[in-house]
Amino acid sequence: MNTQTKTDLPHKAAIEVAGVNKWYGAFQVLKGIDLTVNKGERIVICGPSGSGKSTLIRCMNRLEVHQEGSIIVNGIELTNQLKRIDRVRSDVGMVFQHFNLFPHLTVLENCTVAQRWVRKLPKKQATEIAMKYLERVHIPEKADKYPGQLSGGQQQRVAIARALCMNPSIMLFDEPTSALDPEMVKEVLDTMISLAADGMTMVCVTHEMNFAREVASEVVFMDGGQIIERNKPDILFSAPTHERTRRFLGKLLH
Ligand SMILES: Nc1ncnc2c1ncn2[C@@H]1O[C@H](COP(=O)(O)OP(=O)(O)OP(=O)(O)O)[C@@H](O)[C@H]1O
Repeated sequence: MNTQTKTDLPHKAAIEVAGVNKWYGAFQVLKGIDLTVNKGERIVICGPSGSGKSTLIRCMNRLEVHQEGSIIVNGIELTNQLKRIDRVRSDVGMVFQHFNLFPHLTVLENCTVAQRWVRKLPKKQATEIAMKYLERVHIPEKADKYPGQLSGGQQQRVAIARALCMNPSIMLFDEPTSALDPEMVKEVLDTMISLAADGMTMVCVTHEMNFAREVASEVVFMDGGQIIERNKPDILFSAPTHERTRRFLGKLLH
């Protein structure tokens, strides 16, 4: 039985979220979310603490499970019946606020472990790919170090390299700079900017509004589990439609 629901049309959309509701117990965290992310788009999600941004992005690779509505990633619907969630996950790289590197593995091993176990690549090939992406994030010389020997910014760049090693077509970023000291934020944002320049489809939860201005094709504002508005950054920042967006951006931009 084919347990993967495919859309009939060739999908221009990388991610299609439609009518998604989610509850934590009695608390409804996502309320009727509709969000389409087309291939090559870079969506920045912003909004107040607790508005459901992380939950939404985590639903996009099924780290969290939605209860109603549908989420389709590259034509595959995320459901309980989906047997090969690892296939979806390897196509959707995720970078977290707190890096989530394996502390007992070297940088190189962090970048090869999933390639070997999920992609089943031989060690030599996995190592070549890992070194290519460590060069891409400008830290090949750290390959034999352990995460604890690196700065926060370097660890986050390893996390990005590790995700890229799986050859994802989509990258999800959940507040990738908010655990970093200010002087390290730029090196991580520069890496993300260079990925965007290469045409990577990206969904980023971040409060870095300069990044949003420079990189986002569209900015989504969430509040109270809902998408309040979505627009191109210059329009959303200069002329938000909703009072709630105005209030939030007013605090953030001034
Ligand atoms: N596992 C969980 N169980 C119960 N409630 C949760 C859980 N995870 C998140 N929540 C609640 O859901 C709401 C939304 O959380 P979420 O982390 O998605 O918000 P956010 O917009 O990303 O916030 P922040 O910017 O502070 O990270 C919050 O009220 C949070 O306390």
